[in-house]
Amino acid sequence: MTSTGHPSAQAADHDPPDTGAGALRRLAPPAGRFLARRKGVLVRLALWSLAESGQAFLVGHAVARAVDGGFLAGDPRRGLLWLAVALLAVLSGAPVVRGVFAQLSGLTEPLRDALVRHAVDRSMARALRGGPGGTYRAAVSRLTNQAEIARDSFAGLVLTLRSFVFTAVGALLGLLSLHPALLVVVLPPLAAGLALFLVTLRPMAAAQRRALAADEALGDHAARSRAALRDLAACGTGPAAERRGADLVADAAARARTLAGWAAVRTAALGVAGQLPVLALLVAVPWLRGRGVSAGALLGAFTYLVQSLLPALHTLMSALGAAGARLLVVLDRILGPGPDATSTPARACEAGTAGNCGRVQEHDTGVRAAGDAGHPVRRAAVPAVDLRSVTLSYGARAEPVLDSLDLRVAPGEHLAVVGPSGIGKSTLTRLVAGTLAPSRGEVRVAGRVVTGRPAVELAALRVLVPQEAYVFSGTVADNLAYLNTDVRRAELEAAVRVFGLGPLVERLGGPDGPVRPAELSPGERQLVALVRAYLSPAPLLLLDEATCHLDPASEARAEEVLARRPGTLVVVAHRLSSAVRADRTLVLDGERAECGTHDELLALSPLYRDLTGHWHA
Ligand SMILES: Nc1ncnc2c1ncn2[C@@H]1O[C@H](COP(=O)(O)OP(=O)(O)OP(=O)(O)O)[C@@H](O)[C@H]1O
Repeated sequence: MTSTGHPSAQAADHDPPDTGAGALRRLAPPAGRFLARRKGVLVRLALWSLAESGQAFLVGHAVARAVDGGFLAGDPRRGLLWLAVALLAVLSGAPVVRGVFAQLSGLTEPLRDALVRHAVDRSMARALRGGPGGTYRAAVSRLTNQAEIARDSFAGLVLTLRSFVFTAVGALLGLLSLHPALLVVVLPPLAAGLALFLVTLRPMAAAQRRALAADEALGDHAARSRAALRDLAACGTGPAAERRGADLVADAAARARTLAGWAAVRTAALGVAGQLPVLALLVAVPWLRGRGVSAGALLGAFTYLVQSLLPALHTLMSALGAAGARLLVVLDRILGPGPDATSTPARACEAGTAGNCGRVQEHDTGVRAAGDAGHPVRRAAVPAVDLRSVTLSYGARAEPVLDSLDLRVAPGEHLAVVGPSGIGKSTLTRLVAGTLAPSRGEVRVAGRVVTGRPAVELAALRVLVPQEAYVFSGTVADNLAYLNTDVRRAELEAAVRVFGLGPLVERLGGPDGPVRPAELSPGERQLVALVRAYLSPAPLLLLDEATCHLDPASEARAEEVLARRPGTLVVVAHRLSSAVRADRTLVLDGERAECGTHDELLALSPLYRDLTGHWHA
C-alpha cells in the first residue's frame, strides 16, 4: 500500500472496510461462543434481574392500591400501608444492584483477558514479520486503552440492557394489570422513539469508527514526527510535517463534528421515547376515565412511567448509543481483520540483475487464511525490501553503478551484501534507505515507494547506520533513545547490556552521564549507533559496514542481537563471518548479482569464492 500523504487517504488507511452491520456479522459468532461458555453467570444474572421486574411491578401497583383502596376509599391506614410497600420495593433495589454487580465481573473480566491475549498474539505476529512503522503505537492502544474501553462499554451495556428488559417487563405487566387501555396510550410514542433511536445506531457506529480512525492517524503522525525531529530539522521538512499534522487535526475535528450531529439526533429520539408517553397519558386522562380507568390506576401508570420505565429507557438509549457503538467499533478493531492480517516472517528472497536472476516472484509465506468458501487460500507477504529493475548512475553519461537490479528481501530476513570495494554496496543501502533516487526503476520498503518520501515517513520505515557513526553532545540516554524517545529506561538498560556497552556507559557516568563525541573511539561510537538503531521502532535496519571498527567478538555479538530483533536486517558485510551469519547473501560484482546462502554461493559465484578466500587470508 502506498500512502499518498493526503490526510483523508491517511485516515482511510485506518478505516475498517465496512459498516457496523459487517462488524456485527463478524463479531456475532465469537460473542455467541463467549456467552455460551458462561451460561451459569447468565442464569444467575437473570435471577437477580427477575427481582428487578418484581420491584418495578410492585412500585406502580402499590401506588394504585394505596389511592384506590386506601386514601380514596377513606382508609388512610391502608393507603399508608401500600405506600410503605412501594417504599420497600424501591429500597430493595440496592441489594438487587449489588447482586447484579457481583455476577457482572464473571463476564467482564474474562472479556478483557481474552481481548488482551488476542491483541498480544496479533502484535507479536506482526512484530515478528516486521510490519511497517507506526503500528506499535496502535498495538499499545489496543492493549491498554481499547481493551479498557471494550470492558467498560460491555459492562455498561449488560447492566442497562438487562435492567431495561426486566424493568420494562415488570412495568408493562403492571400497566396491563391496572388497565389494558393504559398500554394503548403509552406504547405508541414509546415504540416510535425507540424505532427512531435504532435507526440512528448504524450511522452513528460508522461515524464513531471514522472518528477513532482519524484519531489514530493523528496520534501516529505525532509519534512519527516526534521520533524524527532531528531528521525533520536537518532536511527542512518541518513545515510539510506541520501542514500534514494540521490537516489531520482538521480531519479528526470534522469527524468528531459528524459524530456530534448523530448524537443530537439520538437525543431527539430520547425525547420522543422519554417524554411523549407522559404527555400522551396526561392528554388521554379524560378518555381513560371514560373507559373506567380509576384515579389510582392513573397514578400507578404515572409511577410506572416516571419511576421505572423511562429512567430504564433513558439509560438504555445512552448506553446503546454511546457504549454500544463504542464496543462494536473497538471489538472490531481488536478482533476484526486488521490491515496486517496476512503473514508471519518468511525467509525467502530473490535478487539478480537483468539477464542473470532477474525473475521476480511472489513468495508464499506458507500462512493460510480462510477463504470465502472456507477453503484455505495462500497469501504473499509484502516484501520488506523490493527493488524492481533499479539502475543508478551518478552522472548522465556515467556507467551505471547498479544496472537493472531486482531484489526482494522478505520480512524478517537477515541479508548480507558483499562485493569488492567501490562496487556499489553503499549506493544500494542509500537507495533502499530512500536518501538516493534511482535513475530508473522502483524501490519499495514494506510496500511503500521510498523515492521522494518525506524524511519523517522514511524514519518510520528504516534506520540506516553508516560506517562513520555519529554521536552528539548530550546524555548517553539522549544518544541511545534518539530514534525512539518513547523507550523505557529498563529497555534502554537491557539493550546496553546485550550489546556489551555497560563499561562505556559506566565510564561516562551512567545513562544520564554526558557524551563528548571526541572522547569516544570509533568502535564505541559504532556501538552507540547500533544500540540506537536496535531501539528504533523502524522495521528495517540497514548497516553499511557499521561494525567495521568493532573487534570480531563484539561484531558477532552485535549482529546476533540485531538479527534477533523483530524486523529485517540488511548488512553490508566486511567479514566472512557476517555473510555466514546471514540467511542469504547478495554478491555484487558489477555485471552480475547473485543471491543465495553461503553454501549455494560457494558453488555458484566465483567472486564469492574469491572474496571468502581473501577474507580467510
Ligand atoms: N556521491 C557520489 N558521486 C559520484 N560517484 C559516487 C558517489 N558515491 C559513490 N560514487 C561512486 O560509485 C561507485 C560505488 O560506490 P559505493 O560507495 O556505493 O561502493 P561500495 O561498494 O560501498 O564501496 P566501499 O566498499 O569501498 O565502501 C564508486 O565508484 C564510487 O566512487
